[in-house]
Amino acid sequence: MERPFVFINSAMSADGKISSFLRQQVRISGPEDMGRVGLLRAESDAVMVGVGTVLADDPGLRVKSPDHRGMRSKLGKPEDPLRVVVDSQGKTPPSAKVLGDGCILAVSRAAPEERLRLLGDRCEVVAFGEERVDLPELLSFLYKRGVRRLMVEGGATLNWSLVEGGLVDEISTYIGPIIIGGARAPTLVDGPGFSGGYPELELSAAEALDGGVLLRWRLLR
Ligand SMILES: NC(=O)c1ccc[n+]([C@@H]2O[C@H](COP(=O)([O-])OP(=O)(O)OC[C@H]3O[C@@H](n4cnc5c(N)ncnc54)[C@H](O)[C@@H]3O)[C@@H](O)[C@H]2O)c1
Ligand SMILES: Nc1nc(=O)c(N)c(NC[C@H](O)[C@H](O)[C@H](O)COP(=O)(O)O)[nH]1
Repeated sequence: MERPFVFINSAMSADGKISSFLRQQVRISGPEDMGRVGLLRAESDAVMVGVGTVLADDPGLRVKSPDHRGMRSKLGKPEDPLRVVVDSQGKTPPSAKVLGDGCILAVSRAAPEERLRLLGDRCEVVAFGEERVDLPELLSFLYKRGVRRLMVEGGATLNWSLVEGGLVDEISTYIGPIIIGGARAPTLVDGPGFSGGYPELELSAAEALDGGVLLRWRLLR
């Protein structure tokens, strides 16, 4: 199957949490890391999140800096990368900031008709899989739409499904100088977890940033 290069970018606390036990957003990154996230978006053809992240954070997922916008237009790319939401049941609120032109809502064939009608006015809605979004099918669809570089901005459940499916090439984690705690607080990769055959990583970069550390890992097959 042909698919884009897939990388996860996430910020986590020193204890590995990406938000609090209330699933509310916690500002982990400082300005330098947020600038880096902006550049990563600008360099990507599409940015993807799970609906849990839309419900918790209401991200816009657009390129904000005029320099980054200029960089894209020089390369003949649209102002913003495509925005993709993985949302099997169509639970994204019609007021979500991510919606609008350039947004693809990936649903399953089990998504309720009335949700699809409501959301169909706000973005392109495409179904993959029966009960749950079939991620390999979605990635192959994005590849056919010209997406070669896909940035995944979480959350914990989508990260799990992608890693478990062997669909991730690289993971960048910014580890910030903060402790969030909580056995039920989301971590970088949640889901049921592995009990063997743990995916192995190779460290490709490490640098001090914003009082924390940025790590880049390559997934080994
Ligand atoms: N610190 C960070 O960098 C960062 C980044 C993003 C999100 N977050 C946090 O993560 C939390 C959200 O994570 P989450 O795990 O609740 O939600 P998520 O964003 O991972 O979305 C998961 C949902 O996507 C849907 N889905 C559809 N098909 C799927 C599939 N094949 N595999 C997996 N999911 C599929 C399901 O409804 C599932 O519940 C929030 O608290 C948010 O603040 C933190
Ligand atoms: N890199 C990063 N550092 C953090 O400290 C943090 N809490 C997030 N969380 C990811 C989350 O989904 C954010 O809400 C979007 O990065 C916001 O995206 P917008 O600015 O709305 O486009 N991401």
